[in-house]
Amino acid sequence: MTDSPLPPLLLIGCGKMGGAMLAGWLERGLTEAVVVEPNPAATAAFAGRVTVVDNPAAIPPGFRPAAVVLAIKPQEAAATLPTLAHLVGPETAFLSIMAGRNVAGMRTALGGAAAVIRAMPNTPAAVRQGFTVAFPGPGVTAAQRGLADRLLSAIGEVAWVEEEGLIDPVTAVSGGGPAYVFLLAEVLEAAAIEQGLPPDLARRMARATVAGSGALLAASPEDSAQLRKNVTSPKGTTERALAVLMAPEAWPALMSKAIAAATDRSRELAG
Ligand SMILES: NC(=O)C1=CN([C@@H]2O[C@H](COP(=O)(O)OP(=O)(O)OC[C@H]3O[C@@H](n4cnc5c(N)ncnc54)[C@H](OP(=O)(O)O)[C@@H]3O)[C@@H](O)[C@H]2O)C=CC1
Ligand SMILES: O=C(O)[C@@H]1CCC=N1
Repeated sequence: MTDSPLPPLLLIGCGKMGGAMLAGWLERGLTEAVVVEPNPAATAAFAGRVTVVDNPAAIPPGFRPAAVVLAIKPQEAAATLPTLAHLVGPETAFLSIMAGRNVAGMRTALGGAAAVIRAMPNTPAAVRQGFTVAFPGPGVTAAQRGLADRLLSAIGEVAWVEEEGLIDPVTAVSGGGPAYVFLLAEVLEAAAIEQGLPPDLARRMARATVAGSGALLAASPEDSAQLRKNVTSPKGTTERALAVLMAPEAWPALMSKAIAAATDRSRELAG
């Protein structure tokens, strides 16, 4: 069975995440979209394929999207959402990927009755390997949830939760997670240089090691702990490194503290 074509969409904010999602939807056959984005460089790659306007007042009158996707920074929400209130209606779902902003706050800013889905994707969306967790707010119909699922599936895997509070730790773990992995590549490269390896080789090694390990993790049925054990020869070199990294005050404690800090920040951005 083939999917029906994607319905008309309105994208608010076409930066790193909005642009990655739009590219995924165009690959899935999106034919009608209006994009609100003040920065012309951000939409250059989509020229001729979507209608671009630089502010909500310029959205073509009469344009009735099936979904309005909110991909602006959380700090822009208070000023921008009220300008979209005229689009609220039974035919239109709002899909937000803004960190922290909660459904109740968005509904209030939109005038009270909007069907709002709150989702948290991540940047591997740019290569269609993202992971998104979504929460359906009050009044979201099965069809609107189905549309959101299709839109988010265009950029990777999707999971749904029925408790909105879970989106805050999701934001900390998978939303921000790619940054921690890229930091690993950075510090691995720096440590390699410290041990005398040429910078170019250090860079290639660090990138390939992180990327190759991710590909192995994705392809293997084994869990991550077993894949780690597969590298760790008894009385070998990796064992020495892991004794440092896995000390209780090292990575286990640091990661727990980091995720708690990011979760708290997501809660602070509520409203
Ligand atoms: N980056 C990430 O890893 C993730 C981000 N998110 C969430 O996605 C959202 C966007 O993040 P990200 O893509 O990184 O940010 P970006 O800054 O890359 O994108 C936001 C875009 O929106 C534009 N913009 C600013 N004001 C408006 C407005 N009023 N109307 C329309 N567009 C506007 C910005 O233009 P200009 O640059 O000129 O201000 C920019 O191009 C955030 O809410 C973030 O929390 C969610 C998951 C992961
Ligand atoms: O750092 C942030 O706030 C956003 C949300 C998750 C990833 N980037």
